[in-house]
Amino acid sequence: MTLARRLDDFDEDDVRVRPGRRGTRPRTRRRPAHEEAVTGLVLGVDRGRYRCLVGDTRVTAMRARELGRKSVVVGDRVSVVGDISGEPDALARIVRVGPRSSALRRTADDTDPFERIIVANADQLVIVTALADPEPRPRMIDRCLVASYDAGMDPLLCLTKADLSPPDDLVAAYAPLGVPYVVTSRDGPIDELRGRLSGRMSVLVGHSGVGKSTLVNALVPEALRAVSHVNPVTGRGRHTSSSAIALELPDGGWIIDTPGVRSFGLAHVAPSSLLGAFPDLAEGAAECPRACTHLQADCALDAWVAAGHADEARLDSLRRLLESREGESE
Ligand SMILES: Nc1nc2c(ncn2[C@@H]2O[C@H](COP(=O)(O)OP(=O)(O)OP(=O)(O)O)[C@@H](O)[C@H]2O)c(=O)[nH]1
Ligand SMILES: [Zn+2]
Repeated sequence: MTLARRLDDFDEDDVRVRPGRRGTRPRTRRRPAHEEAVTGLVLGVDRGRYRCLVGDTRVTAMRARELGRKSVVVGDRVSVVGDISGEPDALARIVRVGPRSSALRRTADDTDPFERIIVANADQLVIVTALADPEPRPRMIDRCLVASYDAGMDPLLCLTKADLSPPDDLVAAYAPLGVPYVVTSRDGPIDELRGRLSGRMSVLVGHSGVGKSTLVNALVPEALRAVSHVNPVTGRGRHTSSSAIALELPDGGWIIDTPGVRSFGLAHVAPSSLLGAFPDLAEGAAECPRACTHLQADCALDAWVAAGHADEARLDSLRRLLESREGESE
């Protein structure tokens, strides 16, 4: 466990306040109403400090003790009290976390055995894949698709480096899933991508070298400094931070860059939740044995497809995604 990780995990809640002498306090503390609280959007998290956008002001906040063990992540809508001046030393407090419309989990790893939510409330997952250099990794794409369906986010394939290799094969492979895609190339236009991102909150994921930073720089010109020098959210160099960061798009909307996030936690994803992304198959699954994995021999979906109710390629895709949940992440 690295020091950075430990500092990350250390927050207000770890400071246990000793209870007063018996009888001096009511057993149940009354939660303050915080009527003066204002709403903020969490843009970045760094060592127990939360960068929040409150109105037009960027405010640094810490967790209030009353949050208990509830996590606060990038994309969360939070209630903030205290010093929201945005002055360099000002520190506000997050007293409430709003309900989440979506939650993206990263995978458990050696340093942390728990799958943790890394981004909340995003509505689109942009899977950045190079068409060459590095070669596309279909398994990685499949896992990202599962993560997006499970998180309640729309997937978007962003195929980069089309100047090196044509997109046709990859596009054909994902056609049965109906996943929307955009194609980019060196110094080519990114208007289509811009259009897809406009007004939405999108998370960008991709392996090292696929051109994610290049895209982020093109989309958010101010981020250029962020990548090569200092991160505007954390104030530190990019390499020292592996947490997600929200960047505002000039035309409205947000992109959330996830440096260091290589894969997603999929162990909790039930077949039924994935089936939700396949409405044409979901009805046929009513005939399946109880707790069907849809990978087993007596799965009713084969008959459903044989009867012409759905396309075989769709069932193949569903099964490929179900299988991609298994095993190690890449
Ligand atoms: N030919 C070609 N090269 C590209 C394209 N986009 C990015 N590159 C190059 O690919 C390399 C990697 O790009 P980055 O933007 O740093 O990739 P990244 O995904 O952010 O990688 P990390 O920073 O390691 O996470 C750089 O040399 C880019 O110049 C493209 O569309 N075509
Ligand atoms: Zn089944």
